[in-house]
Amino acid sequence: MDSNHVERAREKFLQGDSPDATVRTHILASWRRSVTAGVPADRFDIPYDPDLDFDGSLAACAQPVLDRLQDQLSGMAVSVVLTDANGRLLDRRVGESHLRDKLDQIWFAPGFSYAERHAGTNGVGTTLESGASTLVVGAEHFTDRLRPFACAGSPIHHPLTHRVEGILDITCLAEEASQLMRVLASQAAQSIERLLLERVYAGPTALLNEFQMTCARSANPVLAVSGDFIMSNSAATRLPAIDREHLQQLATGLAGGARGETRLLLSAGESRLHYVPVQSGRRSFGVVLEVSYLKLKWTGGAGAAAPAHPFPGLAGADAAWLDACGALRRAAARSMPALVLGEPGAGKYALVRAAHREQRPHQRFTVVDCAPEAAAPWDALQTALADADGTVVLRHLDRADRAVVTAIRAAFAQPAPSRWLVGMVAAATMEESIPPYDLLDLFDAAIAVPPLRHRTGDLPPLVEALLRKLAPGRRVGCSAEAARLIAGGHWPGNVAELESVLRAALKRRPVGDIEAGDLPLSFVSATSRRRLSRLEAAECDLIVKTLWETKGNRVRAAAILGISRATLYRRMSAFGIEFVGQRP
Ligand SMILES: Nc1ncnc2c1ncn2[C@@H]1O[C@H](COP(=O)(O)OP(=O)(O)OP(=O)(O)O)[C@@H](O)[C@H]1O
Repeated sequence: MDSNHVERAREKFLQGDSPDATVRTHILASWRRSVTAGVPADRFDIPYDPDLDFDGSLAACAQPVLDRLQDQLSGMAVSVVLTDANGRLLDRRVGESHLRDKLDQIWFAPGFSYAERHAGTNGVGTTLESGASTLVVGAEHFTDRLRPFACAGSPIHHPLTHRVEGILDITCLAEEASQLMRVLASQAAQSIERLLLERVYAGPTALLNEFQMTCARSANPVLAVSGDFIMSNSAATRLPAIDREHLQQLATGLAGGARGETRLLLSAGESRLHYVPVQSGRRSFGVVLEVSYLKLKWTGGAGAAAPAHPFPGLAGADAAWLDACGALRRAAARSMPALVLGEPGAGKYALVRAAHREQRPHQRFTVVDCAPEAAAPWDALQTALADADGTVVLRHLDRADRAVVTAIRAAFAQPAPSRWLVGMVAAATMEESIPPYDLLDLFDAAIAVPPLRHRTGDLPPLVEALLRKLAPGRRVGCSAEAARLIAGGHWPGNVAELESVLRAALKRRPVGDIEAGDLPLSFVSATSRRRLSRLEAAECDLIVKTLWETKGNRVRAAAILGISRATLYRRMSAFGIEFVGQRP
């Protein structure tokens, strides 16, 4: 269209006259938006941000395309510009210095924003607003300062979400404008979209390649983990849920580092973990894990296990809990020496006792409490040895002192194939600092009992079972509000803590429905259920444990943790910990 017509139409529009039919509809719509946004036509004032992501994924993908265009346009009065999704310039290439000076004068340079609400109608901002390629020539620009130019913008879409990621813009002087600019801009935008797509698939492809290579040379369990995404070979699908969760958490800490090997204890025994972090460009994308077993071996093989079912009298149907039930049942039936691991109060003893009752009802059940304060571990040890086919439970093995460890080693030096030896460790993982580490060769299987906070779905049946046990024959239950508070608890003391909370509540309300006010609130109400990183989870657990030990005294807890009270409050609020301890 004749530029003089547009010039006159723009003058009329700026004086408030009715829209002129000679102006292209989308340009007129943009002028109106510019007026509504309060953009002055006679002044030019756009924001500058020096802290943009100039090296982000869009800029990185666009770089080869911009380099190529720069070569092709060398010596020509044309510039190519990349902006982010807010119209802020990330990169600018200019073919010739005269144009570069002119563009500098209108701040068409990295860091400045050409969003329509700042710069009025222009190839960048108007393309962002309309979502379609746009050519803006001379007087079609809303502000006076941009009238000497012509610019064609084309949106760059994310290949999967289809959201606009940025704009590719070609600019020259108005008298040299051509429709070809639009074609060129849109071809360049498509090339960038293709590179974005390659980048999106680069991570998964690299992870898949590493996974397939590992599976090809190994029959061991192999997992590829990237955030919440997991790929497993068939051996890994047979790992108990608790092991898979443990490995997934470990993977978070291993991604981004160097490849390597470490030892860890899984349900089937002490294991070696071989890990290969996978990169995508400069970003870490995930990690491939391969598990091989070392010292302890689950002779039945996890895959050979019958579907797990709970023990009579014990509540819970969570997969990890049922895995533990199944593993203990098999160990009891075959008199396989087993090490049972789990946080204090998680239900280790209850499980072992139930497995013995079900599988070995006619054998003697002897408990040797290895804690230093225990009355007479020596007597119990003698009793245990009297029977060659009894069940011997070494409780609190993690707290055994050197003398007890030596006595245990001597006592069980002679194999007794019909005896069922069970060691219990009140910890979620086996650390080398724990005394029974030296006794690991006594056991053939390790069984993990999951903490209560990892199986919150089991809370309702557990509450019901515990209420039945604590108030036999009485009609007792929980109100909806009390149940909600219980469901939100962190339960650092696990089932034992739940039991003591219900016991306290029953003192206040011996029959009927327990109300929220009856609960001693010796639990944590976690409002935030977001997934914590491994480090955060460890920090959260430490805070909860310390508060639990100090009965909710935050001054003492802060002192023990070596942090200020303000920091403790801040961390509690970040983790959604509302309360731990005894309410008055
Ligand atoms: N699934 C369950 N159903 C019903 N009651 C349970 C269940 N699990 C645990 N309990 C009860 O919770 C309490 C604590 O369990 P238990 O003593 O077995 O824990 P633990 O892991 O052996 O603790 P610690 O390591 O401190 O010795 C016991 O009274 C037990 O009967």
